[in-house]
Amino acid sequence: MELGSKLRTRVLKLRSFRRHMAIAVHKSFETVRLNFTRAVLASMSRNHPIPSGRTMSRKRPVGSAKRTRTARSFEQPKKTKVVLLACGSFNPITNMHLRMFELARDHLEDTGQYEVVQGILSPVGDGYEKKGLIEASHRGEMAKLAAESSSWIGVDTWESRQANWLETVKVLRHHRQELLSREPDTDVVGTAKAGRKRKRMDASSATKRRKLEEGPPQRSDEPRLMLLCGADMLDSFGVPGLWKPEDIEEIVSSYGLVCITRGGSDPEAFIQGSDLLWPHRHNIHVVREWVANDVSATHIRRALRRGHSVRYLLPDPVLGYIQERGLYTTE
Ligand SMILES: Nc1ncnc2c1ncn2[C@@H]1O[C@H](COP(=O)(O)OP(=O)(O)OP(=O)(O)O)[C@@H](O)[C@H]1O
Ligand SMILES: NC(=O)c1ccc[n+]([C@@H]2O[C@H](COP(=O)(O)O)[C@@H](O)[C@H]2O)c1
Repeated sequence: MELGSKLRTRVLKLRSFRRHMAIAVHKSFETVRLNFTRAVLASMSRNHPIPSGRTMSRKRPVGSAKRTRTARSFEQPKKTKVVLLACGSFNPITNMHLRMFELARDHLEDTGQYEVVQGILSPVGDGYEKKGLIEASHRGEMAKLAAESSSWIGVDTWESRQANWLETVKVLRHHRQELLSREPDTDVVGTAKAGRKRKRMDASSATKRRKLEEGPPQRSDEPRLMLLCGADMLDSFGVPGLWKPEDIEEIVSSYGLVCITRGGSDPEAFIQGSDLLWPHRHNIHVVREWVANDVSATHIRRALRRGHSVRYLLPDPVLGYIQERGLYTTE
C-alpha cells in the first residue's frame, strides 16, 4: 500500500513537472515570437513612410507635445517655382497673348513639378524697328490694361525703355537678376504689379553673384525664369542670322522654353530637326492648344485699318484705348 501511494505521488509530481516545463517552453517561445514581431514592425515603420495625410499613431504620454509631423512632409518634394516671361511686339496685345500664359501654367503645373507664380509681358522697344510697330509707350499701356484682368500676369517695361533693341537673352538675364535680388518671402505676384517698388540688386553680394554664375536654381525657393513663346517664334530660331546660336543655347539650357502650338508650325518636328535644340529637348515644353486660336496682331491691325470690328479678339479696355487715340488707322 505504502509503496503504491509513493509511486502515485511520484507519477503526479512527474506530471506536474512536465506541465510546468511545457508552460515554460511555450512562454519562452511566445516571448521570442513577440520580440520578433516587434522587431519586424519597428523595421517596417523605419523603412516605410506613413500613409499620406495621417499623423503617426503612436501613443504619447498625456500632456506631451502633439506630433505634428505628417507623412506629407516626407512624401511631397518641393515644387519648382516658375516665372514666365513673354517677349514680343504686342502691337497690339491680343487675347491669345494672355491665353498663352494660362495654357503654359496649366501645362507646367500638370506635371506636378512646377508652381507658376508669375507671368511677365515684356514689350519690345522702339529700337526693334519692325514695320508697323507703334510707340512702345502705347504698347506698354495697352499691355497693362490687358493684364488688369489677371491676378498673376503683369507688364514690365524695362525692355521697352532701353535706348536700343536688346537680344531676348539679355532681357532674360535682366529678369533673372531681378528675381535674385528679391527677398525670399516677397509676394511675387504683388511685386509684378508694383515693379517700381522692387529692391535693386546689391552688386557686392558674393552669394547673389555666385548664384548668377551657377545658372538658374532647379529645386529651391528661388523661382526659375522660363521664356514663353508661340511656335512661330521657335521657328524663327531657324532663320539664318536672326538669332545667335549661343543665345539659343543659353535660352534652352539655362532658362527653358515653353512653346504654344500655332497653326502652320510643328514645334516637335522643329526640335527633332535641330541639332542645337535636340540635346535640350527636356527643357522645352511644347503646349498643345486644342482650341486653335490663330488670332494675330497683324490681323487686328489690318481689320482696324479697314474699319472692321476686332471686338472679342482683344480685351475691351485695349480696344477702347485704340479707338480713343485712333491708333492703327493707317499702315
Ligand atoms: N495665336 C497665337 N498662338 C500662339 N502664340 C502666339 C499667338 N499670337 C502670338 N503668339 C506669340 O506671342 C508672342 C508675341 O507675339 P507678337 O507680339 O509677335 O504677336 P503676333 O500676333 O505674332 O504679332 P504680329 O502679327 O504683329 O507678328 C510670340 O512668341 C508669338 O509667337
Ligand atoms: N536674336 C534675338 O534675340 C531675337 C531675334 C529676333 C526676335 N527676337 C525677339 O522676339 C520677339 C519677336 O517678336 P515679333 O514676333 O513681334 O517680331 C521680340 O521680343 C524680339 O525682341 C529676338
